Amino acid sequence: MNARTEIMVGPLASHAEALEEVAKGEPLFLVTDPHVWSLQGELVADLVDVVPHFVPRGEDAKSWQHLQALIGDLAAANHPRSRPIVALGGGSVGDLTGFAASIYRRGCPVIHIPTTLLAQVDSAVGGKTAIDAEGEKNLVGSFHLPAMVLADPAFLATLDRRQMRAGLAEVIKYGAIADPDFFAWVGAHGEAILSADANACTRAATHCIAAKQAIVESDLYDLGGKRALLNFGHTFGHAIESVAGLGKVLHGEAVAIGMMLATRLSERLGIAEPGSIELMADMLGRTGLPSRLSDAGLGGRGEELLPYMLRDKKNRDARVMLILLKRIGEAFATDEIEAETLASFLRDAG
Ligand SMILES: NC(=O)c1ccc[n+]([C@@H]2O[C@H](COP(=O)([O-])OP(=O)(O)OC[C@H]3O[C@@H](n4cnc5c(N)ncnc54)[C@H](O)[C@@H]3O)[C@@H](O)[C@H]2O)c1
Ligand SMILES: O=C(O)C(=O)C[C@@H](O)[C@H](O)[C@H](O)COP(=O)(O)O
Ligand SMILES: [Zn+2]
Repeated sequence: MNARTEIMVGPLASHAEALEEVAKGEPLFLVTDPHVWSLQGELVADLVDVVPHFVPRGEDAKSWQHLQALIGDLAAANHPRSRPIVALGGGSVGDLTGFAASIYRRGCPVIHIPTTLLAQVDSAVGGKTAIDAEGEKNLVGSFHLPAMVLADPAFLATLDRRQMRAGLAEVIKYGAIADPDFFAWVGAHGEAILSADANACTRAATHCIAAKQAIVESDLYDLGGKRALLNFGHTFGHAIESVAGLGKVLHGEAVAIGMMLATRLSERLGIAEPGSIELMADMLGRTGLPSRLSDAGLGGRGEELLPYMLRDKKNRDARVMLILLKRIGEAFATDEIEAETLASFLRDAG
C-alpha cells in the first residue's frame, strides 16, 4: 500500500471516527452530484457534518466551468489549504475534485468516498485527476494522491446496471493486463458483481486496488513504466468517447470496446496467443458489455478514431503508444505499430 494514501474497503459507518478526526469539529467541504447526494448524502451527513457543493452528474462535471465554480466556492468559504476536500460520487466527481484539490492554494488534501464500481476499483486510487477540454478526454489534469479512500461496496446497491457494467470493464482490465486467474474469477463472478453482491464487489475492489497500488508505486507519474498498462483499451477508448461526443458513451463502455479492439489487433499482428479474441469476446458478451464500434453508434467510423489516437498523452515522438496483449493476462506497451497499419485496422474494424 502507498504510504501516502489510507485505503479502506468496507462499511463507511465504521470510519466515522477517521472522518471526525479529519473534520476537527468543523463541517467538511464535500463535492457531489444531486443524485448521489439524494441517495447517500444522509448516510455521510449522519457520520460527519458536511457542506455540499454540487456538480452535474457524469462526465459533464469534468469541465473548466465546473472547476471554476468549485474553486470559487472554496475561495468564498476561505477554505484553508490544510483542510481536506471530500469527493462523494463516481469517477467524474473524483477527477474534478482531485484536480481542484491539487491546484487550490497550490494543493490541499482530498478524500475520496467513491460510490460507483468504477470509482471503487480504479479511479479513486492512484492520484490521476483531470478535466476534459478542447474536446479531448483528460486534457488538463495533475497527479495528486488522495489522503484517504473510503470505498463502501454497499453504496453500489443503488447503481444502475449500465453503470455497474461500465465499472466491470475496468475490473476485467486488471485481469487482462496481468492476471489470468483473476480474469477467470471475473468470468465466473461477473453476474454477482453486476448484482452488487457485497462479497463479490469487496473482492473485486480489494484485488483491483492492490494491483493498481503496486503498479502506481512503481511509476507514479506515468513516465514510461508499468503504469501505461492501466491504459489497456484506453487509447481506442478515449478516442471512441471523443468521436461519439464526450459523455455520450460511458468511459467503461468505451474501454470495453477498446479492449476488444486492442485484443483483435494483437492477434491480427501475430503477437497475441490464438484464442485471445474468443476469451475477450466471451467475457464481454457474457457480462453484457459492448465490444464493437457499432455498439457505440460508430459503425463504419473507425478511421475517425485515428486523429485522437495520434494525440494520446502516452505518445512519444509522434508515434502512437499502444497497450497490446501477448495473451489474456499479459499486456505490454509498444510504439512500433505504424499509423498506416492502425488506419487499415480501424477501417476494417466494422
Ligand atoms: N482518475 C482515474 O484514475 C480514473 C480511472 C478510471 C476512470 N476515470 C474517469 O472516471 C469517469 C467515469 O466515472 P464513473 O464510471 O464512476 O461514472 P461518472 O462519475 O461519470 O457517473 C456516475 C453516474 O452514476 C451516478 N451515481 C454515482 N454513484 C451512484 C450510486 N451509488 N447510486 C446511483 N447512482 C450513482 C451519478 O449520479 C452519475 O450519473 C470518467 O471521466 C473516467 O475518465 C478516472
Ligand atoms: O490510473 C491510471 O494510470 C489509469 O490509466 C487508469 C485509467 O483507468 C483511467 O481511465 C485514467 O484516467 C486514464 O488516464 P489518461 O492518462 O489516459 O488520461
Ligand atoms: Zn479508465
